[in-house]
Amino acid sequence: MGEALLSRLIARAAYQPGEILISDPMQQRREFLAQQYGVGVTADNSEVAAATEVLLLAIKPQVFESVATALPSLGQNGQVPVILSILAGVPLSKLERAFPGVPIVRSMPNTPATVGAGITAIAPGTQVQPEHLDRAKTVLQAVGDVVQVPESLMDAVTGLSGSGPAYVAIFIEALTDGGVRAGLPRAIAAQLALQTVLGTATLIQETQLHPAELKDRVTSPGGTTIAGVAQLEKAGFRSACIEAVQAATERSRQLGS
Ligand SMILES: NC(=O)C1=CN([C@@H]2O[C@H](COP(=O)(O)OP(=O)(O)OC[C@H]3O[C@@H](n4cnc5c(N)ncnc54)[C@H](OP(=O)(O)O)[C@@H]3O)[C@@H](O)[C@H]2O)C=CC1
Ligand SMILES: O=C(O)[C@@H]1CCC=N1
Repeated sequence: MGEALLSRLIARAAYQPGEILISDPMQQRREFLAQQYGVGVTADNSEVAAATEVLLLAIKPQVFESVATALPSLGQNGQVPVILSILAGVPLSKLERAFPGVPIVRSMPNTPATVGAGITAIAPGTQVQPEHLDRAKTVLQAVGDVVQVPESLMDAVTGLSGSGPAYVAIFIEALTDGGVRAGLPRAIAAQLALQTVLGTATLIQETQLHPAELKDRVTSPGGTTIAGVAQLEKAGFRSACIEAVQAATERSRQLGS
């Protein structure tokens, strides 16, 4: 996810490569990132503590405690950066305990950020002033839309839009398989499935139609669509989507505790 943000930030010239320093423990990754994006790289997390504007935390929640404990205090050069955390589940209270007095914005982006079509929810911590929030938004708006939510909703955001690209990808893959089963060549089925999802999303976005209204417009009485819809309902598609978001939300809560 860190690379998804990085690639778009550079493509949009939100930051120059020379203004970005990335810490990663794997030499191969460091070499790749330096070569691909022209950014500075280091194996020493304490070097990023010298950040002046934004310190993006893009590690896994499971290693947060060990990484945070090993970091020296921030802002030794007199300028305290905003910490922008994308960690699933890790609450502001835990982040603020690890970095006392530092402005922290908890956020949940998603992978469409890579192509500028992301959506990120943010929740500011107790030390965050409007200019800190602006700095965090500058980063996140370069990769898509930004919405602000109360922190209590961040796990639900994680279950929906954070994890959602995986659900949608599975749906596209499954539609493709359906087409293949119905006799279509795979390449044509994949093109039809992808454009159906993309086109439907664009249609809903541009017309502001309620999804149920759009479904009704496609569904001719006694026709093909209602036969397909009936099968989706029988298989519990709607319920599976609801349960998927719920399970991911629960897992986000667990990761932060
Ligand atoms: N994937 C997604 O769609 C989304 C992920 N997130 C959040 O983003 C974060 C990263 O997830 P994701 O990108 O999927 O996972 P990855 O495993 O791909 O990324 C984790 C990164 O952290 C690096 N890393 C591991 N240990 C350390 C360390 N001690 N110090 C510095 N860097 C370290 C890894 O380096 P290396 O690989 O070289 O070991 C890797 O680059 C998580 O907190 C997740 O909750 C949020 C929104 C969406
Ligand atoms: O699967 C995960 O834990 C991360 C958080 C949201 C999307 N991917």
